[in-house]
This record gives sequence, structure tokens and C-alpha cells, in this order.
Amino acid sequence: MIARPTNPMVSSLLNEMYHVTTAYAYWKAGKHLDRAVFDLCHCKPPFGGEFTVFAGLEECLRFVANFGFEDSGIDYLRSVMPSYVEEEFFGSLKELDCSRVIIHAIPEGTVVFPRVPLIRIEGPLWVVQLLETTFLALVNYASLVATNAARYRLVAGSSKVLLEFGLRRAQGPDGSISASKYCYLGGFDFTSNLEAGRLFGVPVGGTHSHAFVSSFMGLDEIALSRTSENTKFCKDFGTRIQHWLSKLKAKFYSFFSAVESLHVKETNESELAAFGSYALAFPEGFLALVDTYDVMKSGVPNFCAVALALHSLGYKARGIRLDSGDLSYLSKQARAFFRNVEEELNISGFGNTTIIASNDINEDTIDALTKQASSSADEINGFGIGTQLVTCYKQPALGCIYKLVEVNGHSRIKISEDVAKVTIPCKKQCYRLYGEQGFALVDLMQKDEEPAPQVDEPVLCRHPFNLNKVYVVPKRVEPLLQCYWKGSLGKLVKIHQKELPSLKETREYCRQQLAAMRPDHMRIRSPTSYKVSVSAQLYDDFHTALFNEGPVKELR
Ligand SMILES: Nc1ncnc2c1ncn2[C@@H]1O[C@H](COP(=O)(O)OP(=O)(O)OP(=O)(O)O)[C@@H](O)[C@H]1O
Ligand SMILES: O=P(O)(O)OC[C@H]1O[C@H](OP(=O)(O)OP(=O)(O)O)[C@H](O)[C@@H]1O
Ligand SMILES: O=C(O)c1cccnc1
Ligand SMILES: [Mg+2]
Repeated sequence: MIARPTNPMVSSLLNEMYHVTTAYAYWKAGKHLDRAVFDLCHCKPPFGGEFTVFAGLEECLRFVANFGFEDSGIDYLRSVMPSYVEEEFFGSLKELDCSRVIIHAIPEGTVVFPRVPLIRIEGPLWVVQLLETTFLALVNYASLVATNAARYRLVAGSSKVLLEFGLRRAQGPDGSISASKYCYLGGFDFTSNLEAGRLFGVPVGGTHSHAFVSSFMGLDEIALSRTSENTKFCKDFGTRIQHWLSKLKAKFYSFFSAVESLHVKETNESELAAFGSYALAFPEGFLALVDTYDVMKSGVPNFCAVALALHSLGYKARGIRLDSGDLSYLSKQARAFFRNVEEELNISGFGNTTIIASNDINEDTIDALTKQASSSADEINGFGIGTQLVTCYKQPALGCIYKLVEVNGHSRIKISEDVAKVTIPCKKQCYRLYGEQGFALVDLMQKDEEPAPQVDEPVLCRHPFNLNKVYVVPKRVEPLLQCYWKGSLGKLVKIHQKELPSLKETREYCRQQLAAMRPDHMRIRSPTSYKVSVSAQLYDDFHTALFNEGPVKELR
């Protein structure tokens, strides 16, 4: 038995009225058991890029496996449908499940391109129609935010630590849980969201708040810290940090005369007390938020004093977080200070103390900060990112669609004035064809019954809408759609039955996918377009359907 969807609100009633009324109309027309095939796909990648990371599949499968209307749901539907709706319909709804549904999908975490079906859903028309909105709700945001995270990762590079801090700014509790899960999938390292950590095993992490710093009023408060009996800490930790601050002051002019005039004597004592107390609470993970009063005149020297006191007791401080101001300038100043401390006081490794930057960061800020880094080294080691990441500020929605492509073996089409929105009919299989250099060359859609392309044999790939065509000789052929659900089995099909991959495995798979694509397709700005093609046979069927179903206009 597959677990229920993570969010208990994901039920058969998390649907839209028009699907239930449509289901009734199918039922009245005697069409409800027609064998239908729907494709879930997107037409345009988000954020002006070329790719999307597909996410949300596992939640769709959980939904399918547990699909059905409870009595209370049926009672509610009866109350909102017209009174003449036949009682027998509600009786039939009660019996509905996904035991005659078959689902093929591209594995979660795959880098995907427009028009290629991400999920192919076949089954009785009314059942698969009722899945539409919930599937879209489960895939759209998941894929959007996973793609956003993947783009942030691409600009940041693999060495930076990326922390997701979005809970307070996300679109509600479910938005935040989904954001934390799918940002991790897309390449983030940690979340601050404990519930996401508990539910999905996303590593949790974080620093501390400004309030902790400003809650302190003087150095004497350090003496009030609880000391446990086995702690190595001296009761006089306050004296120790003051000693180290004096030492820094004595060295200060030689450190900074060349960089900037800095007045260590002005460091804020209550901030020093806060840092000291935090270090007593977390001697092994001490990371201080240094911008409450003044980063270079107070926060950084105070941090160093506490870090050196910790060092003298055998501990290693972790670092600082910068949360305002010019993050490039300040991180360079802080890095220079750390290096000077290392050299002057002979503290090996102190120059590499971690610097985390936060404050309304997005992919452009990361890009700018990376470019502004001095050529010798990157000053910033990681980013804490909330609002712009989880709200997908740059593009707040992904437009995945769910369209009927076949009924009882007949291809179906939806025509639109906007050519990008015309659906490609027929039950399809899709292949990714790789070239000699190991990169993917093209995604090819074919009719399901066509034989798969063969390695080293030329395959004619046609542009779906125009006369462009190309022969591709693949070195590797990867079928994209795999069977995940065969309803009659009542469980995931054999290949996936053991278990779906863990979130961590999906994240690693996604990382490999991103690394394996040609870098110019992955560029965040002005990427090269990636080819998505159709076979000659699918092209013919598509254009015949377009010709047959499209109205003939009359011009006068
Ligand atoms: N060197 C930089 N290059 C590009 N963007 C930067 C750089 N330094 C900071 N930023 C960005 O500039 C913006 C600064 O915003 P803002 O002026 O509101 O910050 P602040 O006043 O320093 O902080 P706060 O209001 O939180 O105290 C932030 O979005 C930040 O991520
Ligand atoms: O900036 P974001 O990308 O959303 O990242 C999360 C932010 O949340 C916290 O502060 P908050 O914004 O609540 O308050 P502050 O900016 O006034 O410190 C934190 O200090 C970050 O700045
Ligand atoms: O851990 C942090 O520093 C944090 C977490 C959430 C939001 N802002 C900061
Ligand atoms: Mg803020």
C-alpha cells in the first residue's frame, strides 16, 4: 500500500466543480467508461530559461493509490449539485478508484523540456478527468520551485552551501513544506523548516536571529549563563573574550591601516555578550549574525574575540552571517580580517572561517556576488535564501496543462490561436537521444506503437510545427516515460514496486541530470534552445488532426 499524500488536504474533493459536473455529463452521455489518454506537460520553461526540473510525481502516485470519494465527500457533492442529478451517479462515484488507470511518467528530478508529456494517464474517461486538477496542483509548484532552486544552484556553483529560509514568507504552510522539500530536490543543502526535516529527512540548519543579539544589554549577562558540570568552559568566559578583544585591539592598527580605519574600541559590548553566550550554548557550532550594530566596527571583531576564546579552549568557531549592506564589500572586509587574524595570531585555518550571506537574495544577486568576488578566492561560502526562492518571485506559476490526446484509440486535439498551446495528439512514448559527446541532442515524441529508435541508426526528427527536420544518429537512446502505476495491481508496478527513490536519491539524480546537459542549454540567461521533435508518423497524425479539426475561415 502506498502512503497517503503528505498533505491530508489532498483528497478527491481537492478538485474543481467543473470536473465533477463534467463527470456527471460523461456519465449521462454514457461516455464515462471510454478509454481515455491524457498528457500532463508544460508549454514554456519558467524564469526565461530553457529547462524545467520535473517534480511532484510521488505525491501524484500517492494520490492515485488512495483515490476515492468518502461518504462525507459524496454528501457534500450532493448538496452543491443541482437537485435533479441522479442518485445513481453518486452511488457510482462512491465506487470509483484508480484500479483501471495506468500511469507512465518521466522519473521525478529529470530535466525536462516543453511539450514532452511528464505524466501520461490512461483509464476510464471520467476517472482520469477527475485527476486533472489535483495532478496539476501537485506538479506545477513542485516543478517550479525545484527549477528555481536548481537555477540558484547553477549560478552559485557546487561549492557553496545553500540554505532555504523561506518558511515565514512562503504561500502558506503547505507552500512552505513543498518549498523546503523541492528546493532540496533542486540542489539546496539545508532548510530551516523543521517539519520538512521531520517529514522528508531534509537536513535542517540555521544560524540565529537579530533578536538574540539585541536582547543582551551588557557583558555582565555572560556570567549568568548556565554552565554544565562537564563543560570545559571556564566560569570566566567573559574575561577570556575580553582578553582576546584587547589582543585584537592591540593588533588592530597593523591589521587594518591599509584597508580602512576601524575603531575596535567601539565594539558593542552587549553584542559581545550575546556572542559569548551563544558560544557557551553552542561551543561547537558557533556562527554569529554580525550585522546588528555594525559589521566591521563591531560584529566581526566581536565574533573574532569569541572565536579566539573558543579556540583557546580547543573549539573551532564556524563563522558569521551577513544580513544587510553591501554583501560583496562586507564579505571581502570580513575575509581580510580573518586572514589577518590567522597570520598575526598564527591561528591555522582562521582565514577560511565561513561567511554566509542573506537578505533578499535571488539568482541575480548570487550571480552578481560571484562575479564581484576577488579573483583569488570567493569570500562568501554560502547563502541563506527565503522570500525570492520560495515565492518564485521571478515567475510565480508554471503553466503545466493536462490535455486529452486519445479516446478509444482515436487521437484527439485541442486547437488554439496560440500555436504554443496546440496539444500534440496520440498516445505517445518519448525518447531522449544522446550524441557522441555524451550530451542529450533531442527529445523525440513518437506514437506509442512505433518501434523505439536504435543506437547508431539515423532517426528522422521533425519540428512539431514547421518543416524543419533533422536526422539524428543516437549513441544512446533513453526512453523517458516509465510505467509507475498499473491500477489492476493495486500497487506500484513491478519495477517501481519495491520503493520509489528516496528524496535524497532523487536530489542526486537531479544533480546528475543537470550536470549531464549541454551547459549552454542550462544557462540562466539567453540559453540555447533544446530540440523537442516528433517522429514522421506522429507529425503526419498531428497535422492531419489539425487539418480535420481546425475550422476553415472565410475571408471577404
Ligand atoms: N554587492 C552586491 N551586489 C548585488 N546585490 C547586492 C549586493 N549586496 C547586497 N545586495 C542586495 O541588495 C539588496 C539590499 O537591500 P536593502 O537596501 O533593503 O538592504 P539593507 O538596507 O542593507 O538591509 P536591511 O534593510 O535588511 O537592513 C538586497 O537584496 C541584497 O541581497
Ligand atoms: O531575506 P530572505 O531571502 O527572505 O531570507 C530570510 C530572511 O529572513 C530573516 O530576516 P527577516 O527578513 O525576517 O527580517 P530582517 O530582514 O529585518 O532581518 C533573515 O535574517 C533573512 O534576512
Ligand atoms: O537560521 C537562520 O539564520 C534563519 C532562518 C530563517 C530565516 N532567517 C534566518
Ligand atoms: Mg529581510
